[in-house]
Amino acid sequence: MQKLFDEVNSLDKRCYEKFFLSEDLLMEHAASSMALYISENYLHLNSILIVCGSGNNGADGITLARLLHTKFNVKLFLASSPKSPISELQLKRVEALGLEIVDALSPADIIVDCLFGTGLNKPLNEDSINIINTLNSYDSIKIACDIPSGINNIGQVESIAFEADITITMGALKTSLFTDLAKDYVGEIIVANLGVQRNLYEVESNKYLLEASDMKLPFRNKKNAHKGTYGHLNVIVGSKRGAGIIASKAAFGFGTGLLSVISKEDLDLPYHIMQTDTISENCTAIAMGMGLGKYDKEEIRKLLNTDIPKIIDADLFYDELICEFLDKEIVLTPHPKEFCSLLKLCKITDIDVIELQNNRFKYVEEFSKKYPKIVLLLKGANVIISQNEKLYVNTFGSAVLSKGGSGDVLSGLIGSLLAQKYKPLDAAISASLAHTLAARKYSKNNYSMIPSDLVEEIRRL
Ligand SMILES: NC(=O)C1=CN([C@@H]2O[C@H](COP(=O)(O)OP(=O)(O)OC[C@H]3O[C@@H](n4cnc5c(N)ncnc54)[C@H](O)[C@@H]3O)[C@@H](O)[C@H]2O)[C@@H](O)CC1
Ligand SMILES: [K+]
Repeated sequence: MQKLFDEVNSLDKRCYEKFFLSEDLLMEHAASSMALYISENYLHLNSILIVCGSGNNGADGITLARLLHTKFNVKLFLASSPKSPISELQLKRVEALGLEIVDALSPADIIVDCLFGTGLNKPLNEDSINIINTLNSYDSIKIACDIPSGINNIGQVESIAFEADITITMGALKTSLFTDLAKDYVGEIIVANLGVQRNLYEVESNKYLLEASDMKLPFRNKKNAHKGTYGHLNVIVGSKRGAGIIASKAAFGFGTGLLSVISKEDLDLPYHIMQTDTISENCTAIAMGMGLGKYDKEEIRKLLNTDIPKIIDADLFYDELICEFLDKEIVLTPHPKEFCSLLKLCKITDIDVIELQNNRFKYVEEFSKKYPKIVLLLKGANVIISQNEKLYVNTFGSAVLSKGGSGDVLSGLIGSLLAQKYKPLDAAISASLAHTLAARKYSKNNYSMIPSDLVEEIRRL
C-alpha cells in the first residue's frame, strides 16, 4: 500500500528545511520528472500545448516548456500572467530562450494542464471553465500537472474539471485524487520525484492507497487438513432471500470449509450448501443483514450478542439495534445511503447522500474516531475501509460492479475470510480487492456481468 496525504505543502516546506532543497530546485525536479515521462512515452509525437495559470502549478508548466522545447513543438499558453515570484522567474527564463508563447488555444498531440494545482481555493470563473471545456474537447493525450484543474484540495469538483488520461502528481499521492467525484477526471496517476526519495519526502499518514499486492487470497498451505480446518460460515437468509443465496455462493467459492444458510423457508440450494434454522455449533463467522426484510428483533439481538466474528450489511443499518453493538470488532459494509442512516442512528450527523459523497473521507474518519473497533467498508466508486482511524482506499472498482447483487457477493467474500480466521480488517481489505480485481477480469463488456459471472471470476483469481 502507498501513503496518501491530505496536503503536501508542509512536506514541501519540510524539504526546504530538512534537505536544503529550495522551491526552485523542487520545481525543477517536478518539471524534469514530467519531461522524462513525456519523452520516454511520447517521443513519436510532435506538438505539445502547455496551459498555465498564475500560480506555481503554472510555473511547473512554464518550466516544463523550457525542458521540452528542444524535443517537441511546444506551444505555451498563459491563461493569466504569473503572480508568484517563482513563476515570474520561470517566465523570464523561457522568454530569454525565445520560446513561443501562443495567445490562443489550439489542438496538439499532447496537452498539459497546469492551470490550477493544490492552490485552487475558489469556484472556477467563466474564463477558466471555457478553457477547461475547450481542452476537454480536444482529441489529444491529456496530462494533468499535479491534479486535474477543477478538483479542489478535498477532491470535490464544483463545476467542471480537466479530464486527464494521466495525472503526474508531485512528490506524494494526494487524498483529493481518490474521491469518488475525482474518479472520472484523474486517469492513471503517477508520482513525480522531487529529487528526494519518496520515503524521505513522506511522513506518517493515516490514509493508504491499496494495491493488488495487498490482496491475500486464502491459499491452503496445510497438507493435513479437513473441511473443518477452513471454518464454517453461517449466512442468515431473510425474506428477500436472493441476497443471502448470492452471498452464500460467493462465500463457498472463496474457501470457507463449510457453509450453512440459516433460513426458516426451504431453499433450493446446491447440495454442498447446508441449510438449518439455528446457528451451527462450530460456526466461525456469521454474515447477516443482506435481504433480511422483516425479522424478529430479539433473535437478531441474540445473534449480534455472540462473540462469533460478523459481517453486517444492508437492512440492519436502518435499525437502531445496530448502535448497541458498535463497540465490537465487527465488519459493516454500508453503501452511501445506508451509511447516512448509520451516521444518523449513532448521532454523529444527519446528512444526505450528496453531502456524504462530497466528503466521504471526512465522515468515515469521524465514524472511525467514535467507533475505533468497527471495521467500516463504505461502498462507492472508490471503496473506503477504516478501523482505528486508519483509512484504506480501494480504487480498483469499476462501473461493471454497479448492479444489484454485487454487494451481496462482497458480503459473502468477507464472511468467507472471517470464517477462515482472517482478522476483520484483513478480511475486508482482501475481499474488497478480490471483488474489484475479479470484476476487471470480466471481459465481455462493462454492462452485462451478473453475480454468478463475478463469482466465477473470483474463483479464477
Ligand atoms: N511548493 C513547492 O515547493 C512546489 C510546488 N509545486 C506546484 O505548485 C502548485 C501549487 O501552487 P500554488 O499554491 O501557487 O497554487 P496554484 O498554482 O494551484 O494556483 C493558485 C493561484 O491561482 C489562484 N486561484 C485559485 N483558485 C482560483 C480560481 N478558481 N480562479 C482563478 N484563480 C484562482 C490563486 O489565487 C493563486 O494565484 C502545486 O500544485 C504544484 O504543481 C511543484 O512545483 C512542486 C514544488
Ligand atoms: K493542473
